[in-house]
Amino acid sequence: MRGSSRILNNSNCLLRIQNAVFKKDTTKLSPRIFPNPISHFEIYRPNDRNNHPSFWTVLGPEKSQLLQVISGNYIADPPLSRVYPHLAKDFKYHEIQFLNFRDRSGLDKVHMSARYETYASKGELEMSDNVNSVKNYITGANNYNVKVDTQIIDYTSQLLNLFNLEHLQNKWINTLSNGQLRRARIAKSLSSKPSLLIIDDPFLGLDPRATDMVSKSLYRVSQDLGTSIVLGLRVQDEIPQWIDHIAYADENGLKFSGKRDEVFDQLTESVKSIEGVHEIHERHLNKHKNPIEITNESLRQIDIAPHVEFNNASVAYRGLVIFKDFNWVIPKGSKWRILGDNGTGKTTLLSLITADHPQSWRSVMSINGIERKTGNGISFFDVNNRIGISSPELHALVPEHTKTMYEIILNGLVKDVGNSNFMMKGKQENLTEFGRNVLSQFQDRLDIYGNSKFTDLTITDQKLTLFLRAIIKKPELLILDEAFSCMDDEEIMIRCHDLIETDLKDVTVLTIGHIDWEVPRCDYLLRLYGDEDRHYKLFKYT
Ligand SMILES: Nc1ncnc2c1ncn2[C@@H]1O[C@H](COP(=O)(O)OP(=O)(O)OP(=O)(O)O)[C@@H](O)[C@H]1O
Repeated sequence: MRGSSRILNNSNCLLRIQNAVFKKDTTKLSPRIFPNPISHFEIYRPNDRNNHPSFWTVLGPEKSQLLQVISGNYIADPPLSRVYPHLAKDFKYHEIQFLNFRDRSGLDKVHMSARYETYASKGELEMSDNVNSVKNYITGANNYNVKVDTQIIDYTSQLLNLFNLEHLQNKWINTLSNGQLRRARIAKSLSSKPSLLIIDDPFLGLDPRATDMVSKSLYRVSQDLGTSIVLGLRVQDEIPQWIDHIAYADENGLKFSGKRDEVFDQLTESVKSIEGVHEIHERHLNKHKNPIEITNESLRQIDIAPHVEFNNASVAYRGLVIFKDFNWVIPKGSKWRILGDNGTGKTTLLSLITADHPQSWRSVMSINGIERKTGNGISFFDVNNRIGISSPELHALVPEHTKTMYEIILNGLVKDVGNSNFMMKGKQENLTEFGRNVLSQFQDRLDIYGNSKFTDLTITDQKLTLFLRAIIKKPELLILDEAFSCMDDEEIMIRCHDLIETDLKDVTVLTIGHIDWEVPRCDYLLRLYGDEDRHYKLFKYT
C-alpha cells in the first residue's frame, strides 16, 4: 500500500497486517494459505480525518481467502503480524461481521417443499408474535427470546427501512425470497453495530434496483455508525462509487493494494485477460438480443409440441397474490430466461414445475400434455426423474464436508429420490454415453478436483459440480436458478453455456439470473413485473 511505511494512528486502526503468513492450523505441515507473506495491509475507521483506508473492495481469483484473513480467520504467523488495534482493548466478537452468501447460515436448512409445507402448517402469513419473523431475526430475538429494548427497536426500524424490509417484517424468515433474505442478512449483520463489516459477493442474487439500494444503504449506515466496509467483488462487477481502496488477491497472495485511482494501472494489467474473455462472452450472448413481445397463441402455433403449459394458474399466500390467471406455453426444447425483481415469483414458478409447491397438484399445469393433478398416476418422483436442477436452495443442502465433487455429480443419476437427496450414491456404470461425454468435457477439472470434498472447492467448481449433477442424467427439463452466479472463472462458465447450446439442444431450459452474462443464450424471455395485477409478458429474442 502506498504511503504505508508511516506508522499511522493506532487508535483508529481496525486492522493491521505486517509481514504475515497464514495457515489453517498450527501444525508444522499445514500449508500456507498464500505462498507469499502479506507485507502490509491496513483498515481504518471511516471517521479518521486523515483520509485513511476505510472502504475496500477485494478483487481477484483469491478474494474469498483474503476476506477470510481480514475477518480474523486462519492463524497468523508470527502471531502479532495481524492485529486489530482499535478492537483490542474491549473486543467483542460481534465487532467484526463477516457475511458470505454461499449458504443460508443461521436459518433452517429447508428445501423448497419444506418451506411451503411449514408455511401451510403454520397457517398464517403474518403473525405479529411470530418468533421467527424477519424483525426478530434481525434483532436476534428469535434465537435468544430476549426482550429487546426501545433503542434497539428504533434502530431496527431504521434498518428495516433502509433495506426495504418494512413490509416483510412480520413474515416468517424462511418464506423470504432469495433476494429478500439477503437483504435481511445484511440488516442483521448491522444490528450489532459492528466496527468492521466484510461481505463476500454482497450483491449476489439482488435485482439491479436492490443492488443500488443496498449499496447506498451500506454507505449510509457506515457513515452513521462509523463502520468500515470491505466488499468482495468479481472483476466483472461494478465497484460502488464510495469504495475508495482496492486490494487484489491471486494464488500468490496480496498482489497489490491502495487507493482506487493509484492502483488503476496495476488493476488494468491484472484483469486484462479476464476482461478479454468477458468481452468475447458478452458479444456472443448479445448476438441476438432484440426481444419482441409474443403471445401464448403464437407459441402454440409453432411446429413443436408444448412441453410445459400453465393454465390459469393462481398462487396466493394469505392474500398476497403472486400469480393470477397465469398462462405460459413452453415448447419442447425451448430455452427461456425468467426475469423479474426480487420477490416477483420466479422461484415460486419453478417450485410449481418441480412439484415442491402444493398448488402444483391442482390442475394448474400440464407436462407433455398430461394434466398434473392428484389421482392422475403421476408422483413427485416421476416428475423429478425428468428434471435436472441447480439452485441456491440445493447448494445450501449439499453435505459439503462428506461428499466429493465426483460423488455429488454422480448423485444426479439416482432415480426416484427427487432432486434434493444428496445422500444416495450414483453408480459410475449407470453413466450413459451422454453422461460420459459431458464429464469428458470437464476432465481437466475432474482430474484435479474430482476427489476433493465439496467444501474445499472454489465457488466456480462448486457451481460447476451442481451444474454437472443437474445434466448428467440428460433431463428433459433443466432448471438453472442462479446456477452461474458468483462463478468468477468466466471461462468455465462459457464452457457450461456452450455445452447447453451444443449438447442440450432438445432439452427445455429455464434460467433465472439477474446478471445478463451469467445467463446462457436463450430464445425466449418471460418477464414478471410484480405489480398489483401480477402482469407478465412473453418475448422472443430475434
Ligand atoms: N411459503 C411462503 N409463504 C409466504 N410467502 C411466501 C412463501 N414463499 C414465497 N413467499 C413470498 O412470495 C414472493 C415470491 O417469492 P419467490 O421466492 O418466488 O420470488 P423470486 O422472484 O424468486 O425472488 P428472488 O429474485 O429474490 O429469488 C415473495 O414476496 C416471498 O416473500
